[in-house]
Amino acid sequence: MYLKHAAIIGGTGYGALELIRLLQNHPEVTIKKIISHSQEGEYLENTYPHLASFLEGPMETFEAESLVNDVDIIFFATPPGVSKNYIPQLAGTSVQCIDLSGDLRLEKPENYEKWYGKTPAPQEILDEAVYGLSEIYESELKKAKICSNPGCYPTASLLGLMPAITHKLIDNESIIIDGKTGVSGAGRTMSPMTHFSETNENVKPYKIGRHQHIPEIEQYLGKEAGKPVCINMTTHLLPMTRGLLCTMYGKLATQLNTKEAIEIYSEYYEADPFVRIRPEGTFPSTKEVSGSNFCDIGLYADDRTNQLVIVSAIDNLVKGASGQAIQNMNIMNGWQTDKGLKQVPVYP
Ligand SMILES: NC(=O)C1=CN([C@@H]2O[C@H](COP(=O)(O)OP(=O)(O)OC[C@H]3O[C@@H](n4cnc5c(N)ncnc54)[C@H](OP(=O)(O)O)[C@@H]3O)[C@@H](O)[C@H]2O)C=CC1
Ligand SMILES: CC(=O)N[C@@H](CCC(=O)OP(=O)(O)O)C(=O)O
Repeated sequence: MYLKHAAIIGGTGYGALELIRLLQNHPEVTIKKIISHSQEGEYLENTYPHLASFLEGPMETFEAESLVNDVDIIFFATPPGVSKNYIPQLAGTSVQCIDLSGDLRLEKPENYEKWYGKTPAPQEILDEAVYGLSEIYESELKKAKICSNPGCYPTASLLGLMPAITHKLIDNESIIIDGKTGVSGAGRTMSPMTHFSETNENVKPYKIGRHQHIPEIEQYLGKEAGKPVCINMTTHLLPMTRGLLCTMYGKLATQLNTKEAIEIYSEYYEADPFVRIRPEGTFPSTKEVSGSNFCDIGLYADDRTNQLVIVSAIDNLVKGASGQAIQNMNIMNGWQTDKGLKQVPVYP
């Protein structure tokens, strides 16, 4: 059987590591090239001994022509500001590109400039890229050649809020997102923010009012609502390696109890194997999705405060990044959405 060939750019980063781990179980794809801008010519197992025996050959440097000749799919697991320069070099070829960074997520170039502080990607690439929130944009993704994989907070938040927006359950002007994540969300590069002694036994708010995921969430909620949506989002760093949890609040716009909310959400995600709606009275935690591609959602309609409370949990590196990237690859290639992704969460 012909296996599709994949390349991963950003070889020594956490997103790449997770792609390598997950693709070992994929029956249709083999990893042909790992590209590293800092360790070209080195074997990945020298940095990550746990990968010894899983990969052949050393890491290489990015070269568009040889990638086009040798691979079918390229995953960009690079920091913002990189893929927007590389993807245009692959234009007009048959290679599928899946970008894990924020370079192609914002439709308006001025928004990227404002929130990322960088020059935006060429307009034609922005126009061609399809947003890879797999459950919501599956039909568009089936035809996509460039996929812009969502951010981790947007994945948890949008999956949690979309049914409420679609069914007009909450007032769009009242949305508050309280987000929490572990340190692997910041990538492998060391920084004072993720330093052990400053993270351990500590909970820290960060990027209040200036998080780059705010415009991404607003863009897609606005599309669904048919008018601009403005959210309040706070993000917190927790002393854990993996996991992301958003607790979201919206003022109820209709008479609704918890049981009814759960019914609406369960029906909305009926065909989606990775979104699990919790039964009444139970709420997800990060450990219950760790290492898996699940997004678990719990709901509570508070008749005392007239608020809908939505709790959404993912593994930031899996459903929040590499797992969803593979799910998007499956959709783009006409494979079953959960192919190679049926990992049971690692618990405890
Ligand atoms: N970590 C997470 O939970 C999530 C991450 N993302 C996004 O996915 C992308 C990858 O994240 P993550 O793997 O965590 O980040 P890391 O910082 O761990 O890895 C990124 C890798 O990209 C490569 N790189 C760095 N600078 C450059 C450059 N100038 N040119 C080319 N390559 C470069 C490096 O690998 P090498 O030197 O080997 O090339 C680096 O290790 C980022 O855009 C991130 O924002 C999205 C959702 C969740
Ligand atoms: C802890 C931490 O710093 N998390 C990162 C996660 C964002 C991310 O992974 O990047 P993208 O914008 O490409 O999605 C943050 O909050 O910015």
